[in-house]
Amino acid sequence: MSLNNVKMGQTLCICSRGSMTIENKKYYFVQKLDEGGFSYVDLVEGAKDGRFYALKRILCHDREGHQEAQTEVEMHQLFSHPNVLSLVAHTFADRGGKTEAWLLLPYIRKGSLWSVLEKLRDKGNSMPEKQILQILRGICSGLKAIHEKGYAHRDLKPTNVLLDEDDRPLLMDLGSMNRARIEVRGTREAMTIQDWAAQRCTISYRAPELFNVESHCIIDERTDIWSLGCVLYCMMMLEGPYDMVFQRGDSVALAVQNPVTIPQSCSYSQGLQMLLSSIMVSNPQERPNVNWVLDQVHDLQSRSPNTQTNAV
Ligand SMILES: Nc1ncnc2c1ncn2[C@@H]1O[C@H](COP(=O)(O)OP(=O)(O)OP(=O)(O)O)[C@@H](O)[C@H]1O
Repeated sequence: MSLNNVKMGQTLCICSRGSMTIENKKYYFVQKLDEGGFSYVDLVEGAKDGRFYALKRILCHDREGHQEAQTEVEMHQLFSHPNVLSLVAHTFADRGGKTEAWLLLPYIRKGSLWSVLEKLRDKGNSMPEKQILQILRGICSGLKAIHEKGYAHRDLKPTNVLLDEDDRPLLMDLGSMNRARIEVRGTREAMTIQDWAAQRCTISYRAPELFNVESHCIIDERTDIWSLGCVLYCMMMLEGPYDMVFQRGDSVALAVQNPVTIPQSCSYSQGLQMLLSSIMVSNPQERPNVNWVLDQVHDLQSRSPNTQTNAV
């Protein structure tokens, strides 16, 4: 078995087929978990503690890719919050001349919110309102922590929310995060942001203001509130509001300019439907912030006291 020793700053990373060392601790490869747009995710086991972890390996093609992965690491390190996925350890490994950023994360067995919704859809079931409110509240708490530090997630979607066994949501994939307030001064800057959003913010969850960025404007954390609305819609209807628009090849940029349509058949309470409509407001200036949404969720939960649970 060939050993590949790489010294990266303070971290000695020893990689062999089937095992790896990150920050002086050894882990065994168990199986592949998933493949993201920018990364591979494997299930690994700690040699000493016997715990399972998810190892996210991000291929860094160039200096810029390396910097982006470094930023993702730093974003994780900024937060210690029950609704933001923590980073256990990390290293930059040399894999045959190419650098990979390795992010060791707690393994969340139940998987993403999307996988839970897919299962419900396949069985012809829906998500109870009580559960929707609980998950929504947790997502809002995570977003609040991010926004209060002056950042925005920018790629909130059901595949980027993990759910633990108690339905506690954990926001993950912090690779698109950046400063919440972006002042756009001129056409060139507007185009740069628009191009960046096209690459980093998933189209069917992307806020209207990121499709056609105005030459002089302020983009802020309320792009996440739009995506939050799309996530809420997805929990209610088991598909994102613009998933079909995108799949049909129609313009999502155009569709997001119109008020979201809630199907007549929707059986959730008027309160929840009104909350959805007041979150998904095309004009960012008229869109609420996360504190307002949290208040509304608390309100809806307190109207039916059984909806309160401890896991947020
Ligand atoms: N900690 C974890 N526990 C369990 N599964 C995980 C974990 N982290 C990631 N995954 C799985 O791996 C998938 C990809 O992870 P992630 O979104 O971080 O990668 P990505 O390359 O940034 O993806 P994309 O940009 O396509 O959203 C997730 O959708 C999830 O299914």
